[in-house]
Amino acid sequence: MSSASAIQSIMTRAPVIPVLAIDEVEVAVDLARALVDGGLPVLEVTLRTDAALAAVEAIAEALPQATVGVGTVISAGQVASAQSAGARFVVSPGFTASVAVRAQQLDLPLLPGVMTPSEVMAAVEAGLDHLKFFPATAAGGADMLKALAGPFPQARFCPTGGITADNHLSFLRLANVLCVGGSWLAPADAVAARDWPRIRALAAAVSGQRSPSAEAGGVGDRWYSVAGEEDPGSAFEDLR
Ligand SMILES: O=C(O)C(=O)C[C@H](O)[C@H](O)COP(=O)(O)O
Repeated sequence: MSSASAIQSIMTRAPVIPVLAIDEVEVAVDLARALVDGGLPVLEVTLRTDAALAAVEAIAEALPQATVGVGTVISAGQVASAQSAGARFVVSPGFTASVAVRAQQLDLPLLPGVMTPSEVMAAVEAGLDHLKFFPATAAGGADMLKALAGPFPQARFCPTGGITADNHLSFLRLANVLCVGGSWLAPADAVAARDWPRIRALAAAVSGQRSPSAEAGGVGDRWYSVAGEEDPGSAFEDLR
């Protein structure tokens, strides 16, 4: 599978990618298991902590059903470290050619961050059209994503940064959004208290949803919601 279709598979595996900053490697597997059991098998462990790569190794070994990636990748060297630790993909907050080239050389799927049309152009030039939109709410939110759909109809996004339980549906229903990312699934106090049932419940509350686009491989018009929730199908915003 090419890296391009591999990142699409990852982005369509679950509606939300939890973004994790793991301080203690000892909690990594329990935290990941709570999220996976709650229905969110794609995880991004950020390189914001010293324990990050050891946490990725532990999760990759203990939970083969999870798709664990490394986030906050800002240099080419970190791409190789992430792969050695067992990452199945890498995420960068912005776009640089050097990170893109290294990921391509190592055949490791990359989800690069963009927030402007110029950055989308640079990524598309490098062959990447599945992108993280970061920081999503600060950079214009859903309105910006709708605006980007005009010149970049092929681009698909994972908005991240300021996404919450309250606003994530307004992003997921956009035709150019396949999934969203966010740290709200693993609140620091819940991790500190080892409150895995709470984290599992936070994941379960969102894991039944599907972006209509993700459901149809990028061009869907259907909406799946968790049982009991109002069906927002009519609110699906078709940008084509
Ligand atoms: O560390 C990185 O690589 C990033 O690009 C940033 C994170 O994805 C966001 O900071 C998560 O945002 P929140 O869900 O608002 O906490």
